[in-house]
Amino acid sequence: MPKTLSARPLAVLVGVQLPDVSDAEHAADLAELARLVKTLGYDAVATVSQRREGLASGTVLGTGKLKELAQLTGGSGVIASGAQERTSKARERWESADAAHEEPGDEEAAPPAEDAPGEVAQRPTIVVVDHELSPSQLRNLEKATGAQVLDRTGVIVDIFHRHARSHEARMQVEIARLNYLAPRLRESTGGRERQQGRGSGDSAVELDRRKIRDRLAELREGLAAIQKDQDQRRYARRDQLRVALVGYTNAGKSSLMRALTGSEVLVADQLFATLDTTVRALQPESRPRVLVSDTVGFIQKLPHDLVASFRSTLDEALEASLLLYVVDASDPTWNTQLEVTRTVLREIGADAVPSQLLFNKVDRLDAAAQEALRSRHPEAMLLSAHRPEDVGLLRERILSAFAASMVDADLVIPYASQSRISEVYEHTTVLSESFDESGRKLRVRGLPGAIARLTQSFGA
Ligand SMILES: Nc1nc2c(ncn2[C@@H]2O[C@H](COP(=O)(O)OP(=O)(O)OP(=O)(O)O)[C@@H](O)[C@H]2O)c(=O)[nH]1
Ligand SMILES: [Mg+2]
Repeated sequence: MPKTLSARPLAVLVGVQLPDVSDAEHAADLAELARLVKTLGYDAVATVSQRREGLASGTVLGTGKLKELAQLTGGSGVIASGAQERTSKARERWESADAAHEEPGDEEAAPPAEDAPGEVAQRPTIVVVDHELSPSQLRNLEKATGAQVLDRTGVIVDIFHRHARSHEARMQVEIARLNYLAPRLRESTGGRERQQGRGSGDSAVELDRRKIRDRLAELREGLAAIQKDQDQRRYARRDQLRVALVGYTNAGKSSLMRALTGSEVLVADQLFATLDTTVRALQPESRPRVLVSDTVGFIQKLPHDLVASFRSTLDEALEASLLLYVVDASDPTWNTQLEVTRTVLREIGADAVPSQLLFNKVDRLDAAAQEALRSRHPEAMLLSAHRPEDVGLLRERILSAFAASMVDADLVIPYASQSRISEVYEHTTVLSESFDESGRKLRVRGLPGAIARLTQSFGA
């Protein structure tokens, strides 16, 4: 990490507004990038934004904007190797029209560099681009700005890397990270890591790539072993009542998990605080018992590798009999966030699971805003994870959703099997009981699968 004077390194955000992206969407994307960067421990002090028709150019930004960016970071503004981007007359006109469009106030933060007397100015040392960059774009931008350049995917991968706690999550993140780094390593032979004197030439790159391949194979093997273990645990839970909290990152899933189950899962005002799935019983415990899962949050433009490596987390959602879609109703972009959640769940085939929409954080909304939500989404529940009475209502809603899918049945527990009677109580509600010579006769209510398994297990 680059050395800076303040405890928190400074970063410049870079965004390109494509023709199909509205001003509001573009602003929201950049605001989200600022939060991601903050979660990573940097302060975003300036934004350089440009309207362009595409992201294909060698430096992402046009020549003028690149100079502007380089002024902020103290770089040359040009790609030294002479691979400077050619600019057509038409594009120049488009770019200057763009500059006029953005003024005033396009750059939110102070221009950095007018040195106060007696002070050393602190320049941003990191440039964060809100799009996935090709390895050569990354290299070109580093040359022109003299700063470290990260793209959106790199930021998310780094956050995951820092927040992963369990053995499994750490392995998943390392796989995603190596997959992200490998192609960049391949194409950046002339880049940063080579210049820093770690040897040179293709043989070194080859060696690094082989090491990465070996490590990836090792990780996949380790992960497969853990997942086999988990599959068994999941199998044991197969006919229990399961609900999963799903939704955009920071929506309040873990807060609801805590409130519903009395567990101590991590709650934090950060993006991607949770990377591990936690499963706990609903409290006060119901009969049959209901298991609640907290899951990793979603985000726009979630890198595909990351989605794939968190597959097992998402499988948790697939197996639930009820999905609670948690939405931060106090976020102006909640609509887009809900759309992202729906899209990811559709992609993994979880859109067929019955669901309940939850508008969380309504304690931050005034009465009018709450009324507007209610009339627009009569099927949704409005609540605050911080209000116990709301959480109590949610618990009831969960229990009544399950009640609808339960059936009544008779079970006979032979006297020889009395010691296992607790299994029945765990998986069903016992409505009545009587005794005769064959054993204890129970009238129970539960999920069809659970009743079938109990019937078989007690040999009725
Ligand atoms: N005002 C208010 N704040 C809330 C509410 N629910 C959660 N929060 C806050 O929102 C922030 C995020 O909450 P979390 O429960 O960690 O969110 P999450 O969905 O688990 O987020 P990730 O794990 O990062 O995906 C925390 O600062 C919470 O205290 C609520 O109902 N009202
Ligand atoms: Mg969480």
